Amino acid sequence: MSADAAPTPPLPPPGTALPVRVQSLSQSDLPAVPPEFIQPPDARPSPPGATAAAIPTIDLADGRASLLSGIASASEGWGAFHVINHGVPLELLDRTRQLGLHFFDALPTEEKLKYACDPTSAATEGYGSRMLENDSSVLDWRDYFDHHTLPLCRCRPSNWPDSPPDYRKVIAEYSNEMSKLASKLLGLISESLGLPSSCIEDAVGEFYQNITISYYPRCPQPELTLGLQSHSDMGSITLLIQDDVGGLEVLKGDEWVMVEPLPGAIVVLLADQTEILTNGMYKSAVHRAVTNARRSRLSIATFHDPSKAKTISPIPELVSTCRPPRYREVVYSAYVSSWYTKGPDGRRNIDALLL
Ligand SMILES: O=C(O)CCC(=O)C(=O)O
Ligand SMILES: [Fe+2]
Repeated sequence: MSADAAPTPPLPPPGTALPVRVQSLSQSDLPAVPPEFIQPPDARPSPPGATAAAIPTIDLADGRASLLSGIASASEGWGAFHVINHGVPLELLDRTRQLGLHFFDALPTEEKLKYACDPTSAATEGYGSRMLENDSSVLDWRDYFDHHTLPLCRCRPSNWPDSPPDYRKVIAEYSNEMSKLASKLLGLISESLGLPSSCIEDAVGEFYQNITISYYPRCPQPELTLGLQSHSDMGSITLLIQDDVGGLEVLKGDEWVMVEPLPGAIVVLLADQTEILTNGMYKSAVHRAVTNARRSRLSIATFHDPSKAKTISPIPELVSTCRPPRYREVVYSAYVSSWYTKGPDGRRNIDALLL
């Protein structure tokens, strides 16, 4: 049994903001999930084994021509791919996962709640469970710890756990490696469109980077719930690692495809601002996380977003008379606030900008 076996707090009525966490519910061995977590029938996970499809794998050690054509076809067809030979030390990936697991599995609830994020405002740093301000949405079967890491002026390691003693140092190192890889990938993505390599990164500007460790406790009724509801990420590019449990799914056409864990690989998810910048040539990946009854699951998503003041619109080189602009220009802060107040609501947020 883990150290985190405190008595289960009751679930608060919708609309109140008590620091309940899904892990405490899971540990109370409920026979059924509380109604707040039950998805409507059309949003529930599909029965396992429905498809043999898999997201593409991009090998950064490949020759330039095949690398660029692989990135182009993965970004057009999926908006998601595994990347291997990425240059990030595998020990760093493992250590970061271990630290996440230590926080969720080894620290007592009272210790974790010292880092609770502010439940009354969206996207604050720390330990939380509820993603949206919109209390009427079905709850995700997930707890998380969000770190604000870049730019350095918003990075406050004193808000992060201080145990194990290397926690803050490892997160800082991980942030640095992810930011380097995100730049490299945005460069390759630009080149794969025939653009100068700095083109997308220049349009995104300085990265606003968040690292979110998600913990999906064992769930008594995985067929009725989602660990994380269907959504696409808001920023430019997300780099995600997971453990060996599996649960991330990407939407391909109208089919959910499981992203089977690939040891040492990093999952790349193109996000909404990249779809806008590429004028829809490359897709932002719609994805979700499913849960299971046997094992808890951990994933670490590193988001790279524009600054709130940045205006995003299709890159002029990708607009022509035969390819008119598909999206309205948007100030990133407006995009973010509409996401947090409305939520994905079963459709892509980006569709609101379609011309
Ligand atoms: O846990 C996962 O695999 C997905 C996480 C995710 O999509 C997110 O945090 O935005
Ligand atoms: Fe996501």
